[in-house]
Amino acid sequence: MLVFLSNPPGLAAFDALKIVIPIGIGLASAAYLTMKVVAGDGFGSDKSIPIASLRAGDSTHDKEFDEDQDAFVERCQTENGDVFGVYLMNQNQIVVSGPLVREIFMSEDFNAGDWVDEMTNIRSFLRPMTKAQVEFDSRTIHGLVRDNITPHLPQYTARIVLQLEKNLDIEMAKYRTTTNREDGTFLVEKPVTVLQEMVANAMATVFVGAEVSKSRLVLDTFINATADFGKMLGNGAAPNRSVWKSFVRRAEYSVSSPLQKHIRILAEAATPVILERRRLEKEAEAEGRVYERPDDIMQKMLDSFDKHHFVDLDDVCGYLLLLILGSVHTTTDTSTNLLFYLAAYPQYIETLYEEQKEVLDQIQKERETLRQELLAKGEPIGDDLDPREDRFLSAAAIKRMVHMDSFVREVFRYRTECLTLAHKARKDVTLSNGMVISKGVTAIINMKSAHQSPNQGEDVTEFRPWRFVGKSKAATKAAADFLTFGMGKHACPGRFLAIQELKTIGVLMISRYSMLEIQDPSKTKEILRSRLGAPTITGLIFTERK
Ligand code: HEM
Repeated sequence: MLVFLSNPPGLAAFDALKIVIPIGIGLASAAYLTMKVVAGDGFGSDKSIPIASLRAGDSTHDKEFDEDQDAFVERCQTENGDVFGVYLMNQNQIVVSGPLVREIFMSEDFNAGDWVDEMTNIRSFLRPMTKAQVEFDSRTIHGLVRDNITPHLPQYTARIVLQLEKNLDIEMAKYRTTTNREDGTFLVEKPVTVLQEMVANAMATVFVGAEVSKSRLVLDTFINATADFGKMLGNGAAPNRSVWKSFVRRAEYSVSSPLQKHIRILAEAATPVILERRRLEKEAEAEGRVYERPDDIMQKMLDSFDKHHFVDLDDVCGYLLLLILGSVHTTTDTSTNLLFYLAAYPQYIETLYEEQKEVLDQIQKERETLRQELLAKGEPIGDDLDPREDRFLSAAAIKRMVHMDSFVREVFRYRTECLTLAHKARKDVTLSNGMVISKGVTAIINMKSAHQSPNQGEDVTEFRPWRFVGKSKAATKAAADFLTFGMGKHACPGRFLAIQELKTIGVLMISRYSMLEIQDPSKTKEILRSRLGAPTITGLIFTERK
C-alpha cells in the first residue's frame, strides 16, 4: 500500500485536504481525492510531545508546509526533536523522525490501512470486490505477490521485456510520425500514455497471461481501474457533499462498487481461456501427457483456490483487481517520473548507455565461452544458449546494471515526500525515547529524516545518481534508510517486479534515445519533486540515437 499524504506547492488550503491514496491496505495506486473533513482527536495523552509552533497568522501548518515542505519539516525537527505534533490536512498528527521511524513500521500496533480507512472509508469500497475474505488486514495479496511473482521473476522477465519493448516502439512511432521536427527530434506531449501501455501490457502478461491480455477491455481495466477507484472515493467523500449524501454513496458502494465493472471485464475475458485450459489439461491427462500449466498469476490463484478460500471466478478476479490497483499505477507513475530525471540530468545518460553495452558484451562473451566448452566436450548446445539471445535483457543482465539501479534508487530518494505513510496506533505505544503515541492517534513518517539523513552520503539535498554504486544498497532493499516501499512485514512485496520494470524501461529508453529534454524547463523542479499520482504537467522531447 501506499498512503501518500502531501500538499503539492500552490494548492489552496482546502486542497490541503487532498491526498493521493495509493489504495488502502497494502495496495498502492494514486488517485486524487477530496478528503472528508476529519476533526482530529488530538495528539493523545502524552503532553511531553511538543506541538510545532504556528507561524504568525496561520491557524494550521498547511500553508507553511505547502510553501516549502523541506524547510517546514527541518524547522519543526530542529525546534522540537524527532517527535512532534502538527496540524496538517485537517488532522492532528504526530510526526516521527530518525531512528524512531523504524518502530512505527515494525510494530503491529501501528496500522497504515486503519488510517486510510478512517480518512476514506476505503474498506467499505473494497469489501464488495472480493467474497472470500472481508478482513483487509488479510495477507492474501501480499502472499500472492511474495510467493508467486518475486521468486519466479527471472522466468517472467523475457515476456515482460518483450511487452515493454513492443509497446514502447508502437507508442513512440505514433508520436514520431505526428510530431517529428526538423532537427530530427520529436515531442511526446503526454509521456504517461506511453508508459501506461507499456506497463499495463507487461503486468497483464504476468497477472493474467497472454491470452486474456489480448483483450483491449482487459488492458483498459489495467490502465483505468485505479483512476476509477480514485473518482469513486472522491465522490463519496467530497467535503461540500452533505454527510448524509456521503453516507448514502458509501452505503451504495458497499453493496455494489463501480469497480464491479472491471471485475466483470476480467471474468468475461478469463472464462473462455480457463475453459480451454481445462480442456487441454483433460486432453493431456487422457493421453498420458504432462499438462504444461500456463505460467501466470491467475492460473496460480486457480490452482490454490481452496488454500485461499476463493469462492468463484468473480472472487479470483476481485483479488486480481486489487493486485492491479496496487501495481499498475504506481509503476506507471514512477517510470514516467524516471524519464523526467533522465531529461533533467542528461549528463548521466552516456554512463548508463555504456554500462548496458558493457554488461551485454560481457554476458555475450560468457555465453560464447560456455558454448565453446560444450563443443569441446562434444556435448549439445541447448536452446538456453541460443546465440540469438546473447544480448537479450535477462533478469541477470538487468541485475548487473548497478548504475541504473543506483539511478532509480536516487530518483526515489530525491523525489521524497517529506511527510507520508501515516499509521494509526491501535493501542497506546511507548516509543524507545519514552514518548507515548496514544491509541487512535496518527503517527506520520518523517521521510526527509530518513532520505536526507547524513548517512545517505554527501550532498543529501542534491541529486547524485551514483550515490549507491558499490554500496550494497540495491533499489529493492527496503530498510530504515530507504522507505519508498515501506519496511517490515508490510513492505511492498511487488518492489522486485517494480524495480526490474523501471530499470528495463530506463535501459530501453536509453538504448533508443540519446537525449531527452523537458518540453517546458520551467516545470523541472516541480516535476522532480511531484507526488505520486500528480498529473504530468509538461512533455518530453526525444532525440533518436544514431
Ligand atoms: C514503484 C512502484 C511501487 C511503489 C512505490 C510501491 C510502494 C508500496 C508501499 C509504500 C507499500 C506499503 C508498505 C508499508 O506499509 O510498509 C506497498 C505495499 C504493497 N505493494 Fe507496492 N509499490 C509499488 C509497486 C507494487 C507492485 C508492482 C505490486 C504488485 C505486483 C505491489 C504490491 C503491493 C502489495 C500487495 C502491498 C501490501 C503489502 C502489505 O500490506 O502487506 N506494489 N507498496
